[in-house]
Amino acid sequence: MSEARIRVSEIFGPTIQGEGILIGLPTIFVRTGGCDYRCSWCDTLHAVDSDYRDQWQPMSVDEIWQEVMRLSGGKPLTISLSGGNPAIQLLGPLIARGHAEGYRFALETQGSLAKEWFAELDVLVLSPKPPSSGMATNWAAFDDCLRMAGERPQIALKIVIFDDLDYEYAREAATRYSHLPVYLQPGNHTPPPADAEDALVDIDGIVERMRWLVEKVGNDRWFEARVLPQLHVIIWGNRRGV
Ligand SMILES: C[S@@+](CC[C@H](N)C(=O)[O-])C[C@H]1O[C@@H](n2cnc3c(N)ncnc32)[C@H](O)[C@@H]1O
Ligand SMILES: Nc1nc2[nH]cc(C(=O)O)c2c(=O)[nH]1
Ligand code: SF4
Ligand SMILES: [Mg+2]
Repeated sequence: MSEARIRVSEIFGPTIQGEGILIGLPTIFVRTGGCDYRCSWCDTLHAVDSDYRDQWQPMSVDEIWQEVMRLSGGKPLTISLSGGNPAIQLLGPLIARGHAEGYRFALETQGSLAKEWFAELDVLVLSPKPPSSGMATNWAAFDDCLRMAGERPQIALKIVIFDDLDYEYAREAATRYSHLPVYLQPGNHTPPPADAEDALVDIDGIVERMRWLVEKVGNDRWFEARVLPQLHVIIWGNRRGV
């Protein structure tokens, strides 16, 4: 039987993790192609829009691993599996391969699809989508993700905020999952179009939203929340592959 292949949009790094619980940590990204969502403000459309599917390469675990080894020089580090929705793919064998060589795996997903291999992860970042995305959250599917993950992975919520409604959504999610750390991320209202390698970004606008968010969290005495911008966007703007 031929080995299952993984649809890969891009593999890049080492860079630093720019978001959430692992922010600042040297990381290699394996970005898969395809998503069951289509958020209005998605900043990674080249891995979502099916018009770009001919750029998503079906790769074997061996091929992906060869590239990870080349980029990391064979020294173990954290690999972030992102997308698109990486939960669409069969990533268990890739995780097993990396673990055997001392690498760690984090997964970024919106929590719409639960997979058994979540239990093998080191870090699971669940990023449910607020109203401004135009997507509706299936909380039963989200609960399945937590169930599948079990005890091994560290789990965190990361919620993008554009406006008051998004903020209220985040408050409710944090109440529902009060045992999980929550990271609030100001939305980038100037995400790149799918065909742009490096589109202009309105950093001042993002920083303004960041200030608004910090103030709101303080006023509400929401002292468990962590508020973080997308560090890679501040450093490199909308550039791809960083
Ligand atoms: C591109 S997504 C890929 C993984 C998965 N589909 C998800 O949404 O969690 C990675 C992270 O980027 C966030 N993101 C996407 N577009 C954004 C934007 N315009 N501003 C801020 N964060 C954004 C998502 O919410 C998610 O937390
Ligand atoms: N540096 C960096 N950090 C990130 N954190 C989440 C990312 C993603 O697109 O999933 C991302 C990304 O694309 N680059
Ligand atoms: S779920 Fe993630 S990858 Fe999919 S459209 Fe939304 S932000 Fe983009
Ligand atoms: Mg990104």
